[in-house]
Amino acid sequence: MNVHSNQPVLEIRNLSVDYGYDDTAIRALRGVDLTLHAGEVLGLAGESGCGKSTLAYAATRLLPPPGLITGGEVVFTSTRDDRRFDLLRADDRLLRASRWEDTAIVFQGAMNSLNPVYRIGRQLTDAIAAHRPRQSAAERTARAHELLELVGIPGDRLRSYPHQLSGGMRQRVMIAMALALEPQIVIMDEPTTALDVVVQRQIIQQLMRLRTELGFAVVFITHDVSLLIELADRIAVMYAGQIIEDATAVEMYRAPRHPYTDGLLHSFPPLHGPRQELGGIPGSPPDLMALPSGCAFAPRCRFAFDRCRTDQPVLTKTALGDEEPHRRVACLQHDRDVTAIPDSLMVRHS
Ligand SMILES: Nc1ncnc2c1ncn2[C@@H]1O[C@H](COP(=O)(O)OP(=O)(O)OP(=O)(O)O)[C@@H](O)[C@H]1O
Repeated sequence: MNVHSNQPVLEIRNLSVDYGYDDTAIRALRGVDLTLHAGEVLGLAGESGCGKSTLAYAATRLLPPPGLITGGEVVFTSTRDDRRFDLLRADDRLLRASRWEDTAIVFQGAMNSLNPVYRIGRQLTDAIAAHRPRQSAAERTARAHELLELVGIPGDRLRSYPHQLSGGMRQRVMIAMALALEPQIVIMDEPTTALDVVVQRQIIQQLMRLRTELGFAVVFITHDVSLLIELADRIAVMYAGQIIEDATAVEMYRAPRHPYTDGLLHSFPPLHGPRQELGGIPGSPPDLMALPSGCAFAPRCRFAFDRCRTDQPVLTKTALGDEEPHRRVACLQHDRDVTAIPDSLMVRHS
């Protein structure tokens, strides 16, 4: 890990998304700021419904109706040439050219999106042909063969139909397809949740090997923070449509700063070490149509004090500032101007 540079490849700024209009709109994303660096593995975590998929779809302009991007920008900066543009303002031609070439997504349940009536080889070569029209059929087949082997499937499986492959193999085919054009960013939305744990682990390990070999950046979306602690360089935690903590995986593991992150970490069994009772987080996420004033997590937070119920915390450096320069957190407990530090979580976890 930590093979990434400091060069931003995707800068999401103040991104907001509603589902629906007017007073009935669901505020699914509220001013999200997030930067993905070249070659980095960025984990996106949070309970169901906090906006992880919405963020991935909005940032790639694949958000289906009634989703509506109401503000923000998503700037892609190529690490291979001098292209730099805002995806939200790109025209169709630019978007089509950029999709798969610059950014590829493996969706939730992607393995079921293979066409059952075509052989795997045809589906891979068709995907390549759409972007590499000048390549010969033989070159495309050779590339499809190479891609299958890259994800651990024997090349002669090009002749198989999807139903002749296991779920794990079909998901590997989808990963091969995502890598076909050597994108700079691969977004994985719960890529392996439908598979059994052993297969999940094999696929993820392989993906991480490929990432080291090929150097693409990964956004990995999952409920499972323990998994992210293992494989991500950095983790962003979402709650009610906002990023509430953004830190390196090591920092997050050693000392989660936001009480929600702390709860999430204790909602999953540790992968190693002795068994322990899971704490979890009491209550459930707020209704996105009727968000509480102040911090959206306050009603569930055992550390909440009066100002948490009136003031919205801003995602910013913690009071420890320079000691953890890569961390940002949205919690008044960590705001030097608001709280006396000695009583805060900071001390509890440091
Ligand atoms: N098509 C839609 N119409 C209305 N609301 C939607 C739609 N899709 C998502 N939402 C709402 O937007 C919010 C964010 O959903 P999203 O799927 O992005 O969350 P998520 O964190 O990815 O959840 P999961 O882990 O379950 O996939 C949720 O409250 C959800 O109910």
